[in-house]
Amino acid sequence: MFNFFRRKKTPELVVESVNDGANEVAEKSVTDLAEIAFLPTAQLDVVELSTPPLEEPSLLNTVEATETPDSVVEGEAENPVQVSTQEATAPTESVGWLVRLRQGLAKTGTGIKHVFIEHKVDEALFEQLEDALLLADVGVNATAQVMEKVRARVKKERIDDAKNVKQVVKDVLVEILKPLEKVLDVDAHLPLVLMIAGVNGAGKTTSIGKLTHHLQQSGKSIVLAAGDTFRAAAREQLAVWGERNGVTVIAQESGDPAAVVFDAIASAQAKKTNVVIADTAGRLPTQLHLMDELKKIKRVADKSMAGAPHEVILVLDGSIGQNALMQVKAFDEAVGLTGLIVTKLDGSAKGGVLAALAVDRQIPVYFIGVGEGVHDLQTFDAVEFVDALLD
Ligand SMILES: Nc1nc2c(ncn2[C@@H]2O[C@H](COP(=O)(O)OP(=O)(O)OP(=O)(O)O)[C@@H](O)[C@H]2O)c(=O)[nH]1
Repeated sequence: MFNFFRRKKTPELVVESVNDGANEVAEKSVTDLAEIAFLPTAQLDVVELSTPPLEEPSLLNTVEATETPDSVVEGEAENPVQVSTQEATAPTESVGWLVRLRQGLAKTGTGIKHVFIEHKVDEALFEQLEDALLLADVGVNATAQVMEKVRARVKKERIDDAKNVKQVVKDVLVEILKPLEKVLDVDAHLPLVLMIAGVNGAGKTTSIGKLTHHLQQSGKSIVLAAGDTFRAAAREQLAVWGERNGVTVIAQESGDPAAVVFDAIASAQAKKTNVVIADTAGRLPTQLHLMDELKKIKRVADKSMAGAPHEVILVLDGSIGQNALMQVKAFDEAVGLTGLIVTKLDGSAKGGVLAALAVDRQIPVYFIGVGEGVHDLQTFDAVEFVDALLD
């Protein structure tokens, strides 16, 4: 982070500090800011923003986290935040997301597609189809549902060509997946507060970066809350995405993610920012104290703005197969999920798990991740998905 300070020409700096619940905005000089930044135990940090971020004079916002109403469950960071862009991986540009999705899902769909090659319509075909669906991680319940519907339609329509059965399978999968389609209503609140959760490495931070870009494309202003206060690298990673997109990232060095989120919401309210996206540390549903922490972040967000967070989104690694069901259930029961982002579908042999999710627990899939680049986030479209899977 300090590298940010040094690199930028900041003729005017605004330092915001929120202390003991009271918001204060004070103007400070570059020297003042440097002093704050280099304090060995400086409490809060930074971050950076403004569009465009680099060349133009920018407002550098430092937000000091507020004491939150409840004590923090986990984690006291020992070192000051050092948000640096140097070690973080630069996101790559994306080309042809549909191609990536097709390539990724080809691994999932190959087995299913093979069922329809030179095969007459008989019990053997249905058995092979059932096996292929299970291997593609469609899951037992969803597979049973697909098979029942396919059998019924094939019988009713007297289909005797395997190629036409494939179309029936596609139709049935679309029917099952369709309820997962939902558009994120960004204008529902000002600001709209999104809390992002998930297990370690699911793709939360990367998805936040992509989502920020996506929302900016439709003219929305965004503030990011670096609620992963456990891993310094996570803050740095978020700062890279913030810098790349030219948006504010509010971070804190200590272990109070709820305070960071609280302040990010307060800042967004003051500035009429459209969207707050709160990153959170990765956690396993079995780590109950960390799940409690997530609940606390949610409670504190509501104290900052009644009704927030308006969306609680689980980022789900699409390559983990049936484990996804367990994750969705556990996070949903703990914090009440309103949506999913399913990542890594560009390289997964287990994309069928979306059908399993649709049957098990119909939580909308707002977006799918099809790569590591900034453009590799797409709204979920059932027809597109099934085409990519089976064509
Ligand atoms: N291929 C591919 N890789 C992805 C996608 N989304 C994220 N990744 C990669 O997955 C890895 C983990 O992503 P992160 O965003 O750091 O995951 P995280 O959930 O924030 O991780 P923690 O902070 O450790 O909990 C990184 O290497 C990302 O580039 C995707 O849609 N496709």
